[in-house]
Amino acid sequence: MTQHPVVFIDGEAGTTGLGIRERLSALPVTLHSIDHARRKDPAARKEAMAAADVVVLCLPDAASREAVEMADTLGENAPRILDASTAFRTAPGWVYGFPELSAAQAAAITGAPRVSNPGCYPTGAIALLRPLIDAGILDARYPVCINAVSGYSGGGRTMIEAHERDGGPAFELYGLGLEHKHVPEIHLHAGLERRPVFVPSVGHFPRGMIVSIPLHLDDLNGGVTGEDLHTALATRYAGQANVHVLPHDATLSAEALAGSDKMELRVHASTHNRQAVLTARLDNLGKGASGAALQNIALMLGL
Ligand SMILES: NC(=O)C1=CN([C@@H]2O[C@H](COP(=O)(O)OP(=O)(O)OC[C@H]3O[C@@H](n4cnc5c(N)ncnc54)[C@H](OP(=O)(O)O)[C@@H]3O)[C@@H](O)[C@H]2O)C=CC1
Ligand SMILES: CC(=O)N[C@@H](CCC(=O)OP(=O)(O)O)C(=O)O
Repeated sequence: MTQHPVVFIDGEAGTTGLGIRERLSALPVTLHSIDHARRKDPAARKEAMAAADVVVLCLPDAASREAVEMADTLGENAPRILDASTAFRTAPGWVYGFPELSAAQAAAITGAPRVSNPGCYPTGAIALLRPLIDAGILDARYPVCINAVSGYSGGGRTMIEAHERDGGPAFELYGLGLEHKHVPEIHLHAGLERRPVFVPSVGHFPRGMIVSIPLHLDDLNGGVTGEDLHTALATRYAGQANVHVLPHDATLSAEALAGSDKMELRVHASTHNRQAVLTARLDNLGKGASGAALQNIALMLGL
């Protein structure tokens, strides 16, 4: 009988963990689970790590850091790790798990012992910005502002319960201290030299996300048009199964991709006013979390 590679999800009962667990049935892997009552028991988790080829961490940041320390104590038997938290997304020695980031990224993920799964907002922002910076259209010093709205599942179990039990606010800006945990990740992996301004918000709908970035075309390099922006994105993502560059739309609903692992990118431009808005639409739990994790697990295991 063929032995399938073994995957252990630490935090399997959480929002992201459950999403990965559901999707794993699409891959030829064996899921190693621990009894729910022992899910926070260090001995049970260490034993499960030792038995796994890939451990997926779906934990809060501090618990992720502890889990990596625990895996390190296994020495030569330490499993490969995919971390879904924010803890290692800009850390040296970790490969950023966004396979569409550049031509070399999927191969880097395939060979990496430690991979960080991207954040939901950074997935949209980096997908829009990085190809334009790489192509020399957008200067890395451009003063980038990023607006975004997420479904409430982005806040994990606590926010889901607050919205489903108490009704939650219809729409709320947050992160107004301008210290959101995703900013360093966007700053680094988009290739920006200036720290971007990031204004996230959450709406009273379960899942879905739009990230939007306004641009003044006259401040870009060399008389750029909306069509040039579209072409640069379409060229970068040609042939990608999960990232699609589509024509502009007059309106965009944040929930349209709920339940999908795809992401849609658009350029909305006014030639007359020399302005553009770049948009990325995704499911925060799909391409923004568990869908991306599935892509990374498949790459890490060569499936
Ligand atoms: N929700 C989202 O849209 C996204 C989330 N992420 C990231 O994924 C990670 C998990 O988030 P999410 O799934 O939303 O959070 P949840 O709160 O839904 O789930 C976290 C899980 O981790 C468990 N847990 C907490 N501490 C420990 C510990 N010390 N040992 C073992 N298990 C523990 C929790 O158990 P219990 O509930 O019993 O305490 C829970 O099952 C976070 O780092 C988050 O930033 C990434 C992308 C998007
Ligand atoms: C609506 C909401 O609260 N969203 C979360 C982001 C989702 C998340 O936890 O992000 P990563 O794990 O991808 O970093 C937040 O802003 O903190």
